[in-house]
Amino acid sequence: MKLPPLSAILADAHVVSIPLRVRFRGITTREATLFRGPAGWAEFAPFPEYEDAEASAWLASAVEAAWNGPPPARRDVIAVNATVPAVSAARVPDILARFAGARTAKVKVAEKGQSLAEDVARVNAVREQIPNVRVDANGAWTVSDALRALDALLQHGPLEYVEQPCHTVEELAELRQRLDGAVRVAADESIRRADDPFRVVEAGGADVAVLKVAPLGGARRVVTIAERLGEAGIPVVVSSALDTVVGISLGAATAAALPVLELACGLGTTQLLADDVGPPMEWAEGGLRIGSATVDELALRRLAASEECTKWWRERLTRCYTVLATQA
Ligand SMILES: O=C(O)CCC(=O)C1=CC=C[C@@H](O)[C@@H]1C(=O)O
Ligand SMILES: [Mg+2]
Repeated sequence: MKLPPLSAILADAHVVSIPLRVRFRGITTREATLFRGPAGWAEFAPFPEYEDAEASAWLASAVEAAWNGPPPARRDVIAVNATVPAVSAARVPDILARFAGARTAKVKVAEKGQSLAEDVARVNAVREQIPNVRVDANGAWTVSDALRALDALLQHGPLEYVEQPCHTVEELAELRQRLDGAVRVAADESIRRADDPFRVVEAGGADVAVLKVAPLGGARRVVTIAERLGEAGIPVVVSSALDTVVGISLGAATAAALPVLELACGLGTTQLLADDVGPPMEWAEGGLRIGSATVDELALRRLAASEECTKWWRERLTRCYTVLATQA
């Protein structure tokens, strides 16, 4: 799409800093820039450590959403998984209470400083309430670690899939071969952080694809990627990047636009935030009803980031804009 002027993006940009209820992927607050275009609100929130080249895809996604809106919907409710951070087994009921009616749970495993026994205990505590469990190791295991951990986890029940068990595409392909169908392998980072989102599937490293809208450059690109993966027999899961309600509504709209959607999506993460920029999306018995997010001016003020943080995000957005303008 044609880029709007930078001044139009920055004119109504608000930087927020939202506390998390529980530590997740090593962070305890989520920072995001919200801005508004003719089609509504959008969110620019690449994780702080990402370089501008990678972060610019998140800006492309936000600009497309704010200026063009979401692609046409084919369904109005999206099944969503509960997301369980790497908490102790004792805290699991507390986390699951926020996902009433969810029929699938995704459990973080392989957290630095924790043991396999803790992973097994957490996954088993989840299984007591939600039998359909997937796990996400965020690439932390070697192939042999993964084989050992999955063997232990599978002793107590099945897994829907294991997400990004190892870091590289080559490791994922080797693991998948050695697992020989014992459990499906899903790719997340190997898609969203790769130059070529299809490489992991072509290399035999994935049975399932996790697609995140902002890192992949926007809703329309995700629909196109999902269509091609579907032709190759790979089901997709649309997942959040720990978004505010604005990013989640775009994720849900994207999932709603896919020709086929068989698996629950990872779009329940506003439950992990202690506050949000607007009212939550309607939770319909284990799923989200699609709809555009409204942003509350009072919340923008309540959650406003410090002056220094705001300056950092506006400069980052400006640099990412330059990356996109150079590509155009
Ligand atoms: O998939 C879900 O259930 C929620 C989203 C989620 O887990 C993630 C969101 C953002 C960053 C990631 O570390 C994490 C993931 O790896 O999938
Ligand atoms: Mg993941």
